[in-house]
Amino acid sequence: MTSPYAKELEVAQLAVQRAALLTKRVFHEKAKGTVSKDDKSPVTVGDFGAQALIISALQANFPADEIVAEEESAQLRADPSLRDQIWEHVRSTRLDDAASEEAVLGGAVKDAEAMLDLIGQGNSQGGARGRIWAIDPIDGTKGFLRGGQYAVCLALMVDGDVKVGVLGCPNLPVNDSAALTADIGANQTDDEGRGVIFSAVIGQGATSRPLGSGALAKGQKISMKPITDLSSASFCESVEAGHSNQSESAQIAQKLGITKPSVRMDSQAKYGSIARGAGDIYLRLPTSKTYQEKIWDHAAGDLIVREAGGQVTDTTGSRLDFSVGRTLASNRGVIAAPAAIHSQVIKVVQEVLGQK
Ligand SMILES: Nc1ncnc2c1ncn2[C@@H]1O[C@H](COP(=O)(O)O)[C@@H](O)[C@H]1OP(=O)(O)O
Ligand SMILES: [Mg+2]
Ligand SMILES: [Mg+2]
Ligand SMILES: [Mg+2]
Repeated sequence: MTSPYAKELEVAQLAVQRAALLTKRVFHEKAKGTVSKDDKSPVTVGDFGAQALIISALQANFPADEIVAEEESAQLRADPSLRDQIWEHVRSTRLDDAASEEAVLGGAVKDAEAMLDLIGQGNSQGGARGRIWAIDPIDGTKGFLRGGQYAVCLALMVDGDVKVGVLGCPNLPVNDSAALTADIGANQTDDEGRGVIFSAVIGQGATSRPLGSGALAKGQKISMKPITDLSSASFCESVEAGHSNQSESAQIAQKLGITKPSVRMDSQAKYGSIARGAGDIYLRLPTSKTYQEKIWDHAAGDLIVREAGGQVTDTTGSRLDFSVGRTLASNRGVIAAPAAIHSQVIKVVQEVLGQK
């Protein structure tokens, strides 16, 4: 008997691998076709192109499933030159493994118009019922533009619960035991020895494997590092001070007895890094009373960390609730840590946030 979600996992991994090939090409281009969205955040040819390729693969395999994706197609319909730049990448990005390209991912997108339609298919409102995929085609677009970390993220939720999660991290070291250092978030590239896919299926553990461009390598099990002594622990957080409160995180770390400075890196690469024991704790502390975290920014990472032996909650200690729409409207911030110390971390988080 094949294991549950085997087909979903295979499609998700290959779809993420192919989308990452596209983002890697754009990463090395000087002009990345960057435009500003209504909320002032950046989006590039890479984000749109990766979203089109992933949705194409999902629709070829699971036509009845809903999709919640970050990007919209409206802006592109009004900008033919940007559309053509994206189409050039979507048209020409193929897996090296031609058999998987056709038989698993369903082959090429027909034309630029079909590509725009695909990008627009990620408009589900989410919710607690049925099969819903969450896509962040480039998470950490600011890191992507700066030359830091970024991730191609895909997760399947069934009735509001994350069942499959895949993160493609082109700029992280392949080696799971490469410890997190402060420079990991800066000046990174996808040279030799870099690029990893993290995956998890509910109840089946978490794995990592080289991202590569050929047939998928066999995965190896990953697990969080057991911590006995918090003074030797490390924690990671966003590079962007506007995404996570970095002075509160420093106070929390100090109270926990953590002596190392935080490792700042963009994207869900943080979840993958602690899941494989390269770091220990991920703190994401709200910077505004109104910002609601998006489900595509957390779904894959949440499952990968939990399947690796971690616990993921918000700052109040509640599990992340992916069943309430496109955002995590019932949660505030994110705290991810090995299960054995998670409650100790939450206690200190509440002491520090409670002082405000
Ligand atoms: N005020 C905010 N608080 C937390 N996260 C934010 C905020 N504004 C944007 N983000 C999101 O944080 C994610 C990146 O996280 P990190 O800093 O850890 O790499 C992006 O998906 C970004 O969304 P967006 O795509 O709208 O820019
Ligand atoms: Mg994101
Ligand atoms: Mg994004
Ligand atoms: Mg974005």
